[in-house]
Amino acid sequence: MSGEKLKVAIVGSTGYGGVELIRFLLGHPEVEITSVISSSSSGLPITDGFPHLSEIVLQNLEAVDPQAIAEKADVVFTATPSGVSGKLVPELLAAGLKVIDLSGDFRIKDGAVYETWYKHEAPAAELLEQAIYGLAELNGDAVKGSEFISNPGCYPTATLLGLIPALDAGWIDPKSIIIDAKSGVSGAGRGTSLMTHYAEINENLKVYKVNKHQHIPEVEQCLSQIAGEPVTVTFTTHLVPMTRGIMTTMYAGLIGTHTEAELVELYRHYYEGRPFVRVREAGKWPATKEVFGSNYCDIGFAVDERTGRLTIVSVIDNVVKGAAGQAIQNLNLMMGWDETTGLLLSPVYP
Ligand SMILES: NC(=O)C1=CN([C@@H]2O[C@H](COP(=O)(O)OP(=O)(O)OC[C@H]3O[C@@H](n4cnc5c(N)ncnc54)[C@H](OP(=O)(O)O)[C@@H]3O)[C@@H](O)[C@H]2O)C=CC1
Ligand SMILES: CC(=O)N[C@@H](CCC(=O)OP(=O)(O)O)C(=O)O
Repeated sequence: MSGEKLKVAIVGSTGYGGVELIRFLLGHPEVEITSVISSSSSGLPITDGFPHLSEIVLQNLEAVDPQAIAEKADVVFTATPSGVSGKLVPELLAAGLKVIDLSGDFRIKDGAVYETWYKHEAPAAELLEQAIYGLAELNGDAVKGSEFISNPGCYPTATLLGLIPALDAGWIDPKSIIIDAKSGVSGAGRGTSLMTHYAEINENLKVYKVNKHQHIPEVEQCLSQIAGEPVTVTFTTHLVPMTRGIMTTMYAGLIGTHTEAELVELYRHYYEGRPFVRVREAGKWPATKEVFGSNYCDIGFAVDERTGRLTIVSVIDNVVKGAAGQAIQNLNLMMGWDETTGLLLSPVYP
């Protein structure tokens, strides 16, 4: 590979987020993957766990050693669990690396709020302050030229992209927001558990973490900034027997009278120049399969004149726009490249 390419490393490359980073970065024209890193399998070929990468990724997994990573790479993605990232990222930053972290550890600006929901000790306040919340469509300008990105959560990405334009315009009542969210099982990572065991989730639909989900404060933090007042939401998550995909169905009371055509215009205007958000025509609903394997977020809505409520539906692929794809979108913005570089894959269909 050319020596002019940006050198990147991936910690957590044996997880679903990490291996999806590898898939997209292999096709990225400006990037070279210098290290794939694992805390449990260093020295082994990555193809032991992921035979689909045979003859494609030739490197062996390397140990987690911030200095050694910094000697080979300029940027590191940490696709590591919450609690792990919080301890590792400060060492990677101290070693001089730019960091894009996929975990929830640096998204919540108030450490006490983080500790309430995540049940871990919060990272140092100055690091929480330094981390740029990388919802690219909202904070793209702040991401440009930054050195440390906290990539948004999967559910918050779908939720926030669906709600922000209407909230920002003052067209919905911030006190009325209800979010009904559903995810495929890859959202829970590669580790096995009874929750995602085939016999437990196949032909089943489960509700979980009701009023306790760790993404609630992330959604509320961002919506509060947009609304200019504290916003609380009802946010309920469900596990669906599919591999990838998130659908969030959101309900809010409309302020004033707005037609579906006006909403389409509002959303298309808000996301003008943001290539990964696709707003459906009035009356057309997106489905998870229509974004599968891609970095798109598709949004549709309907106005219920009878109840005065707006229904918004937003879909993403949790592993792409909800994790690895958005992380690469942030890398592109960070480096001053076109934000679509390496990401313009069509969804896999059917
Ligand atoms: N899956 C998804 O849809 C999304 C995931 N995320 C977030 O991205 C992160 C990764 O998620 P995902 O890939 O699904 O999770 P996985 O459980 O699939 O992978 C986690 C990875 O972290 C590595 N790891 C575990 N402990 C350590 C440690 N102490 N030091 C270094 N590496 C460690 C594991 O590999 P090894 O044991 O080999 O080191 C593994 O590769 C998480 O924070 C998750 O919340 C965010 C949005 C969506
Ligand atoms: C289906 C499923 O289990 N999804 C996970 C998403 C976890 C995640 O992405 O965690 P952080 O963003 O907080 O790091 C969950 O609901 O907890």
